Amino acid sequence: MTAPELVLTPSEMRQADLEAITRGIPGIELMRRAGRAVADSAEKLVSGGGRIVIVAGPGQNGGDGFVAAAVLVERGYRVSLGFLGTLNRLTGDAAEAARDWMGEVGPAEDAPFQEADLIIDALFGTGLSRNLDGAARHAVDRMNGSGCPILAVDLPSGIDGDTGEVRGIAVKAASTVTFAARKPCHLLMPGRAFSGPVEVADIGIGREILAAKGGSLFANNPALWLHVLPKPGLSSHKYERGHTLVASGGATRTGAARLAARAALRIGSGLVTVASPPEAIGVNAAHLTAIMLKGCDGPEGLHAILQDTRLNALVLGPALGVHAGTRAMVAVAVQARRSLVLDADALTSFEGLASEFHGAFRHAPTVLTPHDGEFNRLFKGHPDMIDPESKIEKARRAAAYTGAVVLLKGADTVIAAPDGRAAINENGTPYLATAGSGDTLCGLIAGLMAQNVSAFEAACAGAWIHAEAGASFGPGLIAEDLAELVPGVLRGLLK
Ligand SMILES: NC(=O)C1=CN([C@@H]2O[C@H](COP(=O)(O)OP(=O)(O)OC[C@H]3O[C@@H](n4cnc5c(N)ncnc54)[C@H](OP(=O)(O)O)[C@@H]3O)[C@@H](O)[C@H]2O)[C@@H](O)CC1
Ligand SMILES: [K+]
Repeated sequence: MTAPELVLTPSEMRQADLEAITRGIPGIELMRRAGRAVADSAEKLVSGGGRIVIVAGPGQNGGDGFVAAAVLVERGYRVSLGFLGTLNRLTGDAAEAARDWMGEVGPAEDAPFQEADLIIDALFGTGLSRNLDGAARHAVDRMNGSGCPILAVDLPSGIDGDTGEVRGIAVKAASTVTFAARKPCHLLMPGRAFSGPVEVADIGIGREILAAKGGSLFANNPALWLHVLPKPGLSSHKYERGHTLVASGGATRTGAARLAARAALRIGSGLVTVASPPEAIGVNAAHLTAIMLKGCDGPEGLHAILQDTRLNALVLGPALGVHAGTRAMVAVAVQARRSLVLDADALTSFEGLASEFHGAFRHAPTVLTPHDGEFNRLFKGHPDMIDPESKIEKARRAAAYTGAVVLLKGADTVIAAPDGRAAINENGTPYLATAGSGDTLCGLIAGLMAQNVSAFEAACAGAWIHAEAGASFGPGLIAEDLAELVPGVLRGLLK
C-alpha cells in the first residue's frame, strides 16, 4: 500500500532538517545533495551541455545554487552565476558552498539571461520573510521577461511557502525541484501555477523524521483514503450500504437535491431518498426512478422522517432557501445525530450566526462544504476565521470551532478535520465550476458517509473523485454528467 503523501510547512521542514543533522547528516551534506538534485533536474531539461544562468540569493537557497553551479560545470555546462546581496555576508553552509564555487560571481540584476538555455532560480526558498523589492524584484522581473525556461530551487522565489501567495512578484517557473517533501505552496494557488511540475528529490531525510515533524498535512490523493473506500462483498446487501436522505427545495428548486441524490447512489449508498416539500412531490416524482421519494413538510416533517433510524446520512442545503426554516431543518438534523453534509443555503442561512455552529457538530460526523463566499458570509464578524492568509489555516480554525470537517472549495480545495488533519486537493479542473457541481459533491460525500466512511476520509475521497470525474470529461461538462462519470473513476480505483 502506498503511504499518504506528507506535505511539510517551511517551519516543519526546518525542524526535519535539524533533526536529520542531529541524527548525523551534516547540514553541508544536505545542501550538497540538494544542489546535486538541482543539477540532475537541470540536466533533464537541457541535456548534453548548454548555457545555464544561476541566480543565487543570500540564504541557504542560494547555497543550493552554488552547489548546482559547481556540479553543472563538472558536467560540461557553461554556467554564469549572479548573486544577490553581499558575498562576504554569506554564513554557514551557504558560505561553504560559495567557497567551493571556482567561477565568477556577478550581480544578479545583470545576469546574462538572454544568452541562457535555462535559468536556475536559487534566490529565495522557504526563508522568504517579506515582499520582494529593489534588486530582488528587478532580478525576478528580468528572469520572467527573458523568455527562457526557469527551474526553481525548492520553490519559485517570491512565492510564500506556507500560503502559496505571491509576495510582490514571483518567478514563473517551468518546473520546480524541492527536497524531501512538497510544501503547501506547491499545491495551493497561485503557488501551484507558478511552480509548474514539482519534482521531490530525496536528500536522505527519512519518512520517519518527516512524519514526526509534520504528519498532519497531506496531498489529497487515493493513498490517503483508498483503504477505506467501500467495496461491496459477494454477500453485501443494499441495506448494509446505508441510506442517504437529501432534502429538496420547493417546486421550482428541486434539481439540486436530485443531483446530490444521484451522486450518493452512484458512489454506493445502498438506498437514497429525496425528502420533498409536498408542493414539489409531483415534479420530483416525474424525475426519479431508483431514488425514493418521501413527502417532508419543513422541520417537523424532517423530524418525523428521521424516526426511521436506517436513514444514516443526510444532505441539507442545495436549493433549500435562505431563511429561518432552513436553520430549523439544520437544528433537527443535528439533534438527530446522523452523518450530515451542510452546503449552500444551509450555510448561508446562518450568515453572521456562526456562533450557533460553535461546537455544534461534535456529536455526529459532519462535513461543511463552503466556497469562499459562503465561508466569509458564515463567519462574518469572526475575523480570526476570515483573516488568516493561509487557506489551510482558515479551514483548520473553522473545523476546530465547529467540530465539523470543513471542505473549503476552490481550485485548491482544502479539507480540514477538527483534530488538525488537513489535505489539499490538486486534481480539480476549471470545468467543475458549473451549476450544480457542488450539489453532486455533497451527494458523493454523504453517500460515502452512509457506507460508514468517516467524515474526513469521505470529504477527501469525495473531492478527489468529483474532480477526477470532471477532468475525465473536460470541455462541455455539466453537473448531470458528473454522477455518470463516477463509476469509471471507481473502476480505476478499485481494480
Ligand atoms: N530544509 C532542508 O532540508 C534543506 C533546505 N535547503 C535550502 O535552504 C532553503 C532555506 O534557506 P534559508 O532559511 O536560509 O532561507 P532562504 O529562502 O534562502 O532565504 C533567506 C535569506 O533571504 C533573505 N530574504 C528573505 N526575504 C527577502 C526579501 N523579500 N528580499 C530580500 N532578502 C530576503 C533573508 O534575509 P533576512 O530576512 O535575514 O534579512 C535571508 O538572507 C530552502 O528553501 C532550501 O533551498 C537545502 O540547502 C538543504 C536542505
Ligand atoms: K527559489
